[in-house]
Formats: sequence, structure tokens, C-alpha cells
Amino acid sequence: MSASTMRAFAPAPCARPRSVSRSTTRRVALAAAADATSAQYLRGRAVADKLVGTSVFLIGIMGTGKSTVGAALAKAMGYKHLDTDELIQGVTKKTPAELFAELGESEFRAIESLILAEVAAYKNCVVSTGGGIVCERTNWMHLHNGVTVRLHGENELLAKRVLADGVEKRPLLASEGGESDDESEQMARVVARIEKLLEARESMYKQADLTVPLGSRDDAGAPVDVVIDRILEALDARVSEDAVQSKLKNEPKDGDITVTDPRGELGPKPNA
Ligand SMILES: Nc1ncnc2c1ncn2[C@@H]1O[C@H](COP(=O)(O)OP(=O)(O)O)[C@@H](O)[C@H]1O
Ligand SMILES: O=C(O)C1=C[C@@H](OP(=O)(O)O)[C@@H](O)[C@H](O)C1
Repeated sequence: MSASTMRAFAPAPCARPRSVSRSTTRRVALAAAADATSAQYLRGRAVADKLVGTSVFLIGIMGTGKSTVGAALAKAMGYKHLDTDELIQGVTKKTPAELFAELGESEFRAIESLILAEVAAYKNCVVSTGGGIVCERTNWMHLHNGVTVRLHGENELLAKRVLADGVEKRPLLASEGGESDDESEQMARVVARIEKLLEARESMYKQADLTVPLGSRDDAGAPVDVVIDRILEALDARVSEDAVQSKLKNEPKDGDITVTDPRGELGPKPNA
């Protein structure tokens, strides 16, 4: 506890009982928050030192907080924060939703891959990625150059968040929210859509070096600060246990790897 917090908690010199004023309560709360923030900052810097510049990529399905947590994590670690969706928007002057509508998903993915290749050139970054970045296998060439941290929460929690944001911001959900005024129906549809996306993507999210859970604090999910503490703790433990600090390992298990011919260009030609 800092000296200022201790002073704030010290009993009043006068013996007469009196209620604590609102400004005192606020000062105490601010001092406590400042202590927590500086503790996180110290921890963040210590983890950053151990990572020796290796970038951190946040992955996970939409609504897990990659953008929100990424910005605060970067601050704690003294890293630069980059957000692939924001960078795409900066370059194209269009939101992901507009790009999906105007060019289609595959063109969006191509742009996303180009942006990822650009950001992967830099060290000392926390990169918040779009939820679908894991789908393009060649993107892993870049993701595996850093430490990948998957944020992982209950589907209901994520659905609640994306519905609060407005589903129109997320083109893969846009058709799931707007057709009904019934909130519980909307919720059920978005949860079902998230489940479906996860089914298709789980084998890729599983490739993450670390998985950080987002529960609980009464089902509303852990606050951002708590998520950052969990990430820092997981990074610290993993880096400490890894003999080679500059590259964390994640051995694939049997059945994890399937190799496909996505464009049908690699096998023998039909009438060759
Ligand atoms: N730990 C958290 N606690 C409460 N709300 C959060 C938390 N993390 C993110 N949010 C909120 O959830 C929504 C989705 O977060 P966002 O960072 O955009 O997720 P993603 O980038 O993974 O899609 C935003 O409205 C954000 O403010
Ligand atoms: O899951 C996906 O395929 C997508 C997630 C979005 O990012 P967030 O995960 O930040 O919402 C955004 O990149 C785009 O709408 C596609």
C-alpha cells in the first residue's frame, strides 16, 4: 500500500465519530486504483523484459475483448498496440462490415492477410486480430512468430457483448440480430451463430500458445484488468518454463494437423 493510501486510511485525529466524506472515499478509491495500475505496469514491464521483444497476438472469437484488452495490455507492457481491423479500416477507409458487403469475405481475408504480414514485421507489439484471422492457414506463419494468446469465454457472455455493441458492426452476425425484436430470440440466434463459427474454427484457436479464460465476476465476465493480470501471469509462467525464451513451443497433437488442397491446384489434373 502506498504512503498516500495509508494516509487516506489513517484514523482521523479527532475522536468525535463522523461519517467519511464522499471526497475522502473517492480519494481512497483513486489511490487504490493507482496502486493496482502501477502493480500491473511493473508486472507488465517484467514480462515484456522476459519476452525480449517477441510480439503478442491476441486471437479468439468476436466479442472476447481482443481490441479492448489489447490496448490496455500494450500499455502495461510498454508495447505498441496494433489492431488489424483498425489498420484495415485505416488503409481501405472502409469498415470490415463495408468490405464484407462490397467485396465479400474472401477479399476481406486477403486484405487481412496483407495487413498481418505488415504488422508481423515489427517486434514489441501487442496485436489485436480479427476473429477470423486464424482461418487462413498461411497467416500462422506470422502468428507463430510471436506468442499467441487466445481469449476464451462463454458463448452467452460473448453474445451479450456483441449484441450490446450492435451486430451490424460484425458482418458475420449481422443477419442474426436484426430480424426479431425479441431479445431472448436474438440472443439465442447469436449464440447459435457463435457456436457454429467455433465449431469450424476450434482446431485453429487450439493452436494458441496460451488460452486465457474470461469468466467470471458474476457471469458478467472478468473485468479488463483481471484479464490482463491473467494474461501476464500465463505469459510469465510459460516464458519461465520454456528453455528457449525467444520462441514458445506448442507441439501439435495427433489429429490436430490436416493438410488440404484448398484451391484444388496441387494434386494430379483430372485428364492429365
Ligand atoms: N473484460 C471485459 N469486461 C467487460 N466488457 C468488455 C471486456 N472486454 C471487452 N468488453 C466489451 O465487449 C465488447 C467487445 O469487445 P472487443 O474488444 O471489441 O472484442 P473483440 O475485439 O474480441 O471483438 C466491447 O463493447 C468491449 O467494451
Ligand atoms: O470472426 C470474424 O471472422 C470477424 C471478426 C471481426 O473482428 P472481431 O473479432 O474483432 O470482432 C472482423 O475482423 C470481421 O468482422 C470478421
